[in-house]
Amino acid sequence: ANFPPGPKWYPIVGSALSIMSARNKTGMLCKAVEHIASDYPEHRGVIGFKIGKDKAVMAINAESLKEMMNNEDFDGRPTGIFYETRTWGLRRGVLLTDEQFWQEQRRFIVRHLKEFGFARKGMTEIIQNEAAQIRKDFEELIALGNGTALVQMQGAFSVYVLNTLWLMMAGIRYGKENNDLRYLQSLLHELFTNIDMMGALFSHFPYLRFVAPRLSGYQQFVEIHECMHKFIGAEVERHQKTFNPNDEPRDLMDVYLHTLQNNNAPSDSFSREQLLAVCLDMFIAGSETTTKTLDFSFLYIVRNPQVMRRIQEEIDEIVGRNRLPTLEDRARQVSCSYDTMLVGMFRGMMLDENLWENPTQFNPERFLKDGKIHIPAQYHPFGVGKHRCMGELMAKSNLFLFLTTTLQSFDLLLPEGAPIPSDIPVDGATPSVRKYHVVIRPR
Ligand code: HEM
Repeated sequence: ANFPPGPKWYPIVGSALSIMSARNKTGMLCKAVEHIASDYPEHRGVIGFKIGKDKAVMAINAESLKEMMNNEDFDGRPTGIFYETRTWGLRRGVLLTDEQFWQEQRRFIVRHLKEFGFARKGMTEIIQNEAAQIRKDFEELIALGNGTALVQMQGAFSVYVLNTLWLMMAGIRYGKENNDLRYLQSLLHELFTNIDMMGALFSHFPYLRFVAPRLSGYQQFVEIHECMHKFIGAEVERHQKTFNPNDEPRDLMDVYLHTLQNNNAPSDSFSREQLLAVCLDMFIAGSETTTKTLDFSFLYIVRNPQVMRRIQEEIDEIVGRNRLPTLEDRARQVSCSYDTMLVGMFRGMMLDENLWENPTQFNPERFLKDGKIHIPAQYHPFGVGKHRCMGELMAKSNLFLFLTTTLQSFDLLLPEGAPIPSDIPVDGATPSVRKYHVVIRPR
């Protein structure tokens, strides 16, 4: 009763075929949903589907999305093999847990990450150093290329972005040539292209994991998670071996291990596997998101060179060229445990034609009013409510410093004769830019 309007359900597949066909037509799940919703003008911001065994209700405009994120009834997170296969068949981590378990873990992580600078001054310094490293690495490439460097931009900042979080999580800074990390990030990228916000083929049709483990995405899902467990597990082990309980903890891993060793964990939600799952979640949440946002920022800038010039003029005016940008410069610049899954479609908020003028046009000036930054009330890319993003401040600091530090010193140009790179994203749980090259040269 009262299930929102949406495409017809057929036995076994539910409405999967309508979604698949709209997705093939539009290229992206969120565009497919938008397309389907236009057939149901009575939808009032929510539409419903059934894919295999999963019922899903999707909030598709700013009003319904905000209501969904603010309503504590919806603070639960889904159950099922997709969510638990990631963590040894158990419900672990912080991204996909709920109730008291999630509250305790979220509180612990935020509180102790702050001891290492998270959302504080220490984090700013870490990000500034990493931005300086980006400049140094580009300069080295330019010197090698006799004045310019050809750089593949998709994912170009992923290691630097991860470093800013991993220094606080695990006390580690990876070099850009670290092959293990590059491999892991490419696996993660592949995974995020093959799943979406509603899950994967094997989660909607669980028996497919036995009859078609590869086709249903199950085998790849398990293999990629095994690689990630191995990579992160090795770091936890190294911490365990080198941690001296009489010394100050070096990072969040130390604090967590210390809590476990001393048997003074606040509750039984703390365990070694939970530490691993938290690291896995932070690794995913902290790198995929910011990296892809930076990727799109640079893509739009390369496609709109006049915007690059405007940004550079502003950097010259406010920062000059004799020092690197700092965050202070920014101020001067302009579960559901029930069976239906509830999915928020941010596209409906971020690209709603009723709320934004020409929503798909790249126009950074839409965030200015009378020469000052003006954030419209409907703009919530980090969510709202209790699950709102933990890393908003970190992500924004990364985006600002990586972008300004790069554009302060370099021009990014399309190689001669190269077509303008497409801004049609590769779909996935988080959409990404397609691979393209730019020539980077000093200004
Ligand atoms: C541009 C970058 C980012 C964007 C757009 C973004 C967006 C979001 C959004 C919309 C949510 C809420 C999801 C929900 O309601 O369930 C979220 C949750 C979360 N984010 Fe981010 N995020 C970004 C960067 C980061 C970073 C850098 C970190 C790491 C520190 C991070 C850690 C998390 C965590 C742990 C959660 C889950 C919170 C919870 O369920 O309690 N995010 N993010």
